[in-house]
Amino acid sequence: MSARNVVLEARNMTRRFGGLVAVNNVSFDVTEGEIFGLIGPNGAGKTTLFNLMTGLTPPSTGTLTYRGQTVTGLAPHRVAQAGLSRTFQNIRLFRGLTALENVKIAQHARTHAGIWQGVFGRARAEEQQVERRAWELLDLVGLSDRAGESAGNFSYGDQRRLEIARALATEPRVLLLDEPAAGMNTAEKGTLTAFIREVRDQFDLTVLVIEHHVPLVMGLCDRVAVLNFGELIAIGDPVSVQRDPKVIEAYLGGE
Ligand SMILES: Nc1ncnc2c1ncn2[C@@H]1O[C@H](COP(=O)(O)OP(=O)(O)OP(=O)(O)O)[C@@H](O)[C@H]1O
Repeated sequence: MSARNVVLEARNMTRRFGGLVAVNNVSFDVTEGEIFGLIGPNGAGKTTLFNLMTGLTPPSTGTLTYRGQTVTGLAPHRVAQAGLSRTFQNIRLFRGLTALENVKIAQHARTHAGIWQGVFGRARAEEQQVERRAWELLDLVGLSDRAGESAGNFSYGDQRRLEIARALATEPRVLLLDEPAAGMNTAEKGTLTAFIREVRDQFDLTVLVIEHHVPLVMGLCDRVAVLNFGELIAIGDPVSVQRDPKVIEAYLGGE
């Protein structure tokens, strides 16, 4: 892996909320093509760190660069255009729209079809391309036979898959998944590792994943970083991280 390029460099990232330091001076690198896990007890700062990385929350101090370009300070849609796309712990689909519509809307950021084109009609060729691509993405996540159903009717597992299809619609280079297994049943969790790897391989992605389900993280990730009270207390391969006394203490002491 050492021969591969570093694509993300987080440097001294800190976020304070009043007196609380939710993310405290966190630095790490992510290498092209790896699946990088982020774990830690409840309230450790994982989602805040994702929010800092994707422009939802500005850092108090620190920077994130993607292939040498500073992305901290950019608005979320600019971060997405730079190549970083994410899913959310609390699913953010348009529940009243169909699966197909949800994916098509997500592609707008990429096709530059703004509101006026939406009103007056996009170029037909572009519309066909958007439609075709949406079907391909639904097919990839195993939902093409339910393309016309409202997203709100889907199980948690299917909604999470649809969210991934939406995130892929912006043609990211880096995919950030916030608790993809949350709400999934055992069978859905069982297929998630293979699914995420397949998506990584097919789209040539780098993947960051926040996950509470430790066996899933350990089986999925090339490297794992552990946050506790906002601080990065360990980083490395899953086996050594799991054996790290600081990590054991954080989990046993915290939950
Ligand atoms: N907007 C905010 N305002 C104030 N405090 C916040 C805000 N967002 C997060 N926090 C606090 O920052 C800390 C880290 O929260 P965060 O949600 O990042 O943790 P987490 O590791 O993702 O937790 P979980 O595993 O429970 O989702 C918590 O104490 C939380 O209450």
